[in-house]
Amino acid sequence: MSAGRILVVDDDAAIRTVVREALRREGHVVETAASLADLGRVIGPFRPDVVITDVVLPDGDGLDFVPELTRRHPGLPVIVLSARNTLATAVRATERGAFDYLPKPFDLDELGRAVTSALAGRAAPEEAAGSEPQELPLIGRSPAMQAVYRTIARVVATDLTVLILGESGTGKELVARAIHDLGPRLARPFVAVNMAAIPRDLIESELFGHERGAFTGAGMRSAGRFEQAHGGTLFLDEIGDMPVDAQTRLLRVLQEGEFTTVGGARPIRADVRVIAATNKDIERQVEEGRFREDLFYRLNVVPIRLPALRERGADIGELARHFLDRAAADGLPRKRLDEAAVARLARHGWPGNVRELENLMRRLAVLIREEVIGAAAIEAQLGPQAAEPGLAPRGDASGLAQAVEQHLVAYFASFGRDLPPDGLYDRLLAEIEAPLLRLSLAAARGNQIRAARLLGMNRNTLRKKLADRAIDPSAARRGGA
Ligand SMILES: Nc1ncnc2c1ncn2[C@@H]1O[C@H](COP(=O)(O)OP(=O)(O)OP(=O)(O)O)[C@@H](O)[C@H]1O
Repeated sequence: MSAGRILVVDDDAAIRTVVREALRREGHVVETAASLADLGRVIGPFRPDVVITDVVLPDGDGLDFVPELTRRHPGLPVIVLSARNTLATAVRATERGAFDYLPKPFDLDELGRAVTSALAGRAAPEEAAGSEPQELPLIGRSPAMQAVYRTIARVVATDLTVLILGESGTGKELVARAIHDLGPRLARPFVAVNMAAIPRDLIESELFGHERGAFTGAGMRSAGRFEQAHGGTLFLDEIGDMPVDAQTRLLRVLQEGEFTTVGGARPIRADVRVIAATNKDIERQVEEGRFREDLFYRLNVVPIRLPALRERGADIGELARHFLDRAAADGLPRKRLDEAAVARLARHGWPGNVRELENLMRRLAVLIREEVIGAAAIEAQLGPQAAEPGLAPRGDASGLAQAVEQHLVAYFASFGRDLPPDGLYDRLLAEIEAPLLRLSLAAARGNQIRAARLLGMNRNTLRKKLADRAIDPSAARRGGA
């Protein structure tokens, strides 16, 4: 490994010392600076090969200084360290032309590797002139997510094909959108297609469009998703569900950069950035011959593996609070979580990942009457009975019936050999009716006509029931149920 001259800029003396000693042990010559002014004084005489700088410095922003630094010292690689571990910082670092970005706390080995590749003169990431990126909806600062942010930051300015892998609900579509929104195609369309949701025999016409009369039922010419996404990004979700003949056609389009519509002859140029995603084990599908190996390699140019929520427990509190804020912004009652509640959330397995957490937070926002949600409320939702995997899959009312049945079993069991008090039927319906009305109203944002339709009852019946149960319908709109 080649040794170099490294200038470390950080206002924290402890960090300067740790980094200096670690790099000296690897044979580098190290100088340090505590501020931008210091950096300006030292850099001339020291002539570093690499600068490592913190972002927040007493006299300015180290990241904002990177373009100036590289203007004065062309080709000088700058490695940025930052404690603000958001996607926006990673992207800003790339945009300012930083050679690499390491979130704090960093690993000294990782820093050593970054210095080695900076010295080896590996091409720095492309510089993208651009405006300040907006803070993105990707929440979480765990190491696993930081690795994701760094990859996103590297690919936004390019047209490289990205393959996003991860369990259902881990945020694959959100990542695809972030890549689109941060890149030069922002002003052009982002078109998402879910391969699992299209009937097999319609996939090709859905993707590439068809000419008038191309097949039975093809009345008029129709533009496909590739055409709709022209100049923008095409997000192919659940790519593992694509039938093999459509895979062949997709591969050809990716290789040739043009396609023909079903029934058409004239090739159409495809100026589309493709991002694909799957929650399947696609490498296994390749091994089993269910997914074309050549297409896999063509899509897998830059893989992004999204961690399951259980692998990033450190993010759960921030995510949960974010979803409660969002629920409040949508007009649901504003709620907070206490620390014990967050600890209880962190112990859950989250088979449905971030989506499951988001749904739980929305549910709690309406179900819990107190302003602060405690561990007991979480336990009631995630407890041994509720946490049965697959108990209530999304939108499956039979799952709901099972959950209710389990509660009833527990209710009867709680009386031992005795029977519950008489009049159970009416009491039970009365118990269920109030939360059902409140939740439906909240889901319909306080719109009684919509809530009545959701419930499948007449609006006057709903109004009467609300009055009987003393439920204030405007509370769902105000968010103060
Ligand atoms: N890091 C994150 N920060 C904030 N919200 C997130 C994050 N990840 C996921 N979400 C939210 O979780 C939900 C599920 O995310 P998304 O639809 O992107 O998942 P997915 O992996 O594409 O799921 P599927 O495989 O089922 O299509 C969305 O509402 C999304 O906004």
